Amino acid sequence: MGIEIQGLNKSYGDFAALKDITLSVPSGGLTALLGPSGSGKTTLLRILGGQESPDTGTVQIDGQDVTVLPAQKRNIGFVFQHYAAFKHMTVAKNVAFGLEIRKVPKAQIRERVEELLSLVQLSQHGHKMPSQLSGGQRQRMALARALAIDPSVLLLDEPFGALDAKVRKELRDWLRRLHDDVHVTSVFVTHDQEEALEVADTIVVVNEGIVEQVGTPEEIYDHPASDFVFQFIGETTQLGEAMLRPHDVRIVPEAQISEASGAGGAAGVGPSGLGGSELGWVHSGEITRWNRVGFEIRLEVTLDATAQGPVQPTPVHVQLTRTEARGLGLNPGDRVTVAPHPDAELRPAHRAAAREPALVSA
Ligand SMILES: Nc1ncnc2c1ncn2[C@@H]1O[C@H](COP(=O)(O)OP(=O)(O)OP(=O)(O)O)[C@@H](O)[C@H]1O
Repeated sequence: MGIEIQGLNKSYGDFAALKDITLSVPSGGLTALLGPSGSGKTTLLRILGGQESPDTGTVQIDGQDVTVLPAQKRNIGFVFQHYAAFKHMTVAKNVAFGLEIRKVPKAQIRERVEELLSLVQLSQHGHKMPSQLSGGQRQRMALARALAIDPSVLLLDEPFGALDAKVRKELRDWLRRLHDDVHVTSVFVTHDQEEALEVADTIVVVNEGIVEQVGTPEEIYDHPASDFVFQFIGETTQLGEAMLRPHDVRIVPEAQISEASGAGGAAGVGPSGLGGSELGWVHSGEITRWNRVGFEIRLEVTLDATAQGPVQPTPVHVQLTRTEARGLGLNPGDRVTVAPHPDAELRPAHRAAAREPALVSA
């Protein structure tokens, strides 16, 4: 049944942190609350956890109205960015804590702790003190402790926020795999788009206290419901009057176009074959930056000035794989022609800050 949130409002003084939030969190899924700093993610998570109460609205967990139920009665596991471990207790004791205060029989506790330590790959570390663990291991211990009580919901607030990029990435993959095994309804807060896109089954994009969009990572990335979501999730660039994704810019060396035109304008190569659109029509320019990032090439193309002045003040960002760049025979400094891919999702650049969906077909 998951979590059902209805008409939630929360203000601090006259500042509205959450504005009429209605949301279903699917049972057994891994749901990301994603949004910029100050958008209300933590406030929403704290209301789910019972650390904060809403001004109006209700929260149901698995069909039970928990709006006024105290945190300790909600059967929720928590993992925070800075996990407050009991420093004087071993890792195993930390994991056992929730079970001991619930007076679970000792033999059962021992068995469950072993099972959990194995689940989070810390079986060899149960006897250690938390200070002897790495940051990543400590967050895994936190997760084992949160899962010990068999929670109906697991809430994670930027659980990997304090770790370095490599450990973060490892823990992300690990959380995804763990969740595939455990299937507890989980909600995690992040401001990291990549983290949400990689890990979550469902992403809830929050902005200025409202829900902008709920969807799978693919839906959110490929079909953003608002200009905010379009710009917040993934990179964008401007081409003429259009905003689009850098990998949706098609690029062809000018030399190839003139050759092709000389030979009678081979289909798909000439400017018309580039598939321009009303908004982002074909432009000429020069590759002024060339960066390799992993298997990708990220380019900047500075568009030619016209008699009326510069076409646009900022360079166009283009993203392609190394294989594509090689196939096109592109090199730094080349003169090129750029246009939107025919399937690209384009949005008018001047409306970038507007909230209403503004889909324009290419
Ligand atoms: N106890 C409080 N008193 C006053 N204002 C608060 C309080 N808690 C949160 N706020 C305000 O509510 C807004 C939302 O805060 P919240 O912590 O939910 O944002 P967030 O999206 O989690 O941001 P971050 O990613 O920076 O943690 C912020 O503007 C914050 O300053």
